[in-house]
Amino acid sequence: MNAPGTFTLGPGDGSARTGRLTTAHGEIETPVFMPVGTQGTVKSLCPTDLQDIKARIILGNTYHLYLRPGDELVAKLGGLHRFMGWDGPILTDSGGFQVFSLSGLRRITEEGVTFASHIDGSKHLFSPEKVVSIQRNLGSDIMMVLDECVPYGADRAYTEKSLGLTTRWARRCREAHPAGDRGQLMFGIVQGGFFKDLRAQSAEQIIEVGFDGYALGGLSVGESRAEMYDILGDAAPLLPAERPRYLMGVGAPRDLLAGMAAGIDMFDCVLPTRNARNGTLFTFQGKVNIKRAEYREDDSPLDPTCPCYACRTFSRAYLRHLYIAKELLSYRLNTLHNLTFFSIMMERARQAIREGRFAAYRAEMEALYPEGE
Ligand SMILES: Nc1nc2cc3nc(NCCc4ccc(CCO)cc4)[nH]c3cc2c(=O)[nH]1
Ligand SMILES: [Zn+2]
Repeated sequence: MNAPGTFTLGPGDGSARTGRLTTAHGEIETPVFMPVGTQGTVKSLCPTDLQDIKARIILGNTYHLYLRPGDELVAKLGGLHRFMGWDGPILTDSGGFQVFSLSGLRRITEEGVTFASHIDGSKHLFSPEKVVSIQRNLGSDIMMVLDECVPYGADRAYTEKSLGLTTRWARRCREAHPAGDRGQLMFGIVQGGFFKDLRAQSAEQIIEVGFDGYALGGLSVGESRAEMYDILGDAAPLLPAERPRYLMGVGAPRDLLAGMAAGIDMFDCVLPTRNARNGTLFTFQGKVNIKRAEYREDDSPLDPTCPCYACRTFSRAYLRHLYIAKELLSYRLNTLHNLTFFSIMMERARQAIREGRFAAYRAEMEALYPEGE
């Protein structure tokens, strides 16, 4: 097997491309969607379920696992793969975004970001060195650097100042983890808000530090689709073509398609798993809100074209019953289905790119999922 970090490009179609990324826990076909497993579990699923639905790589969160159960404990028990029983690739986000979206009392200094735990209010400091140490303890296959996800609407002065700090933090993360040490990869994160020249400046600085892959941060933070696509189209091509490109926190089906068209290789979003738990299901005939009364006596499968256990075994009436009755099985069946949908959508996208028909595939999927998530 190739060394971790090896990224081999396959056939492309316009700016869309296919590839294969080698990690210490296996190879990943790209473009890929990463299910979110924030606290060391993709909510309601067992690792065997993830294997069954052909999930290849999952996402964990430094912020959450540091606060609970603690990265030192996870390290003592053999690392996150052994702790959660998942032997496939794991990418961990660095905590920057979670600190800003979850914790109270945040202060940013050159040293790092101090915050109060959303669990018990205790005070903590995330420095670049600290978040690297946590991710090394967890044993992540892909570690993300500590960055500041600039809030939507930040002005140019703030955005420019912040990207400078993000670059200095990226450099300190790089220095804290020798390239490829213990097979653990590290991705840099480009910021710059919604200013194209600042995006270019951030990209140039992060690339100069040098990483195994590059992420676009600071998007999917409340902006309109048009704003995200405008920055995406401009910034994605600035990232090295020979390394994986990761669009953080994205997204809905039409956003994944737009990201692939712009040359993005990796995606993560809580949408399929969170929507599963509120009964919003993605099918190849469009979206289904399973709680609707119209499904009360519907004996047909959720999606007759879907190979997942929920669609093979149960009716929409039963899935609706479970949801209305707030039965725990509702979470598991709906999550199995939504992640199967995202997995199949990405597999078909890879095939369409290989066969030079990505534009047609994108149009077909967009017709199913018009504007809005
Ligand atoms: N380190 C780092 N991590 C990030 C994670 C992100 N995640 C997002 N967006 C997720 C937004 C999001 C939140 C919830 C839902 C479900 C709605 O039902 C969908 C999208 N943007 C993000 C930006 C960054 C970033 O700059 N840096
Ligand atoms: Zn299904």
